[in-house]
Amino acid sequence: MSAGKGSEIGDYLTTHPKVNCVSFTGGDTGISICKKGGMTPYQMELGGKDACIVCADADIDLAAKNIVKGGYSYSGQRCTAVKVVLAAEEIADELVAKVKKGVEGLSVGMPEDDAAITPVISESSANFIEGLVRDAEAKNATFVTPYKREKNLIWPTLIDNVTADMRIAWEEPFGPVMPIIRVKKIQDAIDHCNSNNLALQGCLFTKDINLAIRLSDAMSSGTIQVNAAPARGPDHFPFQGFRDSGIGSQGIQNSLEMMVKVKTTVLNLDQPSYTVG
Ligand SMILES: NC(=O)C1=CN([C@@H]2O[C@H](COP(=O)(O)OP(=O)(O)OC[C@H]3O[C@@H](n4cnc5c(N)ncnc54)[C@H](OP(=O)(O)O)[C@@H]3O)[C@@H](O)[C@H]2O)C=CC1
Ligand SMILES: O=C(O)[C@H](O)COP(=O)(O)O
Repeated sequence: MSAGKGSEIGDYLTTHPKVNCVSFTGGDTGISICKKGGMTPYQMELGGKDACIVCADADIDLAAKNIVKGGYSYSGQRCTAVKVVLAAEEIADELVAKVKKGVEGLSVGMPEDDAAITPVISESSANFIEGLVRDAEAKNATFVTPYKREKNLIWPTLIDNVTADMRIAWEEPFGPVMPIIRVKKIQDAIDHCNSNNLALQGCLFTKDINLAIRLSDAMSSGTIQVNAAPARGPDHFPFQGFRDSGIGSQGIQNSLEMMVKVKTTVLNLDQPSYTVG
């Protein structure tokens, strides 16, 4: 065990010739670790812009409940948090109204007061989140709940009519701020999801099982939940991100396999042990 700040001892450890494998959980730091390293095997569990697609036939109450819980629990600071909602135009008004009601019911305060929304991890994180919010504001997004901040405490913010030119459509806030993009066609939602370099998890809401399977196949992300928010799941589930969201797969079996080097010895006897030919 070596203790110390990752930014100070990390490079030494991850490039050390005696280190046989590197398993890392975090954000873009993981990408720079891979770039600095050599032939060491990597398991990378990195950032996510986990998309939630809500189809026109979805159970809107269920979708809204999962967006609120999936997006705002731990103040949005989960790699698997819902980080962008792609809502079919036909149901968007109803969905936004229901999510708004849920968001307005979240208590805001300190962890010791058991508040649902608590300060984000650092001032720099709060500043980054504010940058995404101000960019959306400048580009005329609709603030369904107002943005409010006191030091690192950010009130749960719901932003509608987000468009592809806004940073928050693509970047991971890692805070209690949810963008909603309205889509004319479900294919637009798939295209948005698959155009992001982050592809950890995603979810979709529909009552049509055939559509669910088609869409989950089409969404290029490590895990897709149907009719529930994204989640890592129990430890025996495989857990992996595509593109910049990761390398390899975690989970009990997958992690063990990744950390074991396969070595083969072939015994060549002086006489064949069975008749050949
Ligand atoms: N896919 C997954 O399983 C998960 C991914 N995440 C993602 O993590 C991100 C949020 O976490 P955040 O802490 O900001 O991520 P960072 O990538 O900024 O930091 C993660 C860790 O890396 C350490 N670190 C910094 N430099 C190095 C280095 N050169 N070598 C090795 N380690 C280093 C840091 O240590 P120190 O601070 O001490 O310098 C920190 O503990 C989000 O993108 C989130 O989605 C979060 C949870 C799970
Ligand atoms: O802990 C983790 O690796 C991730 O944050 C995912 O966990 P969760 O989906 O159970 O929050």
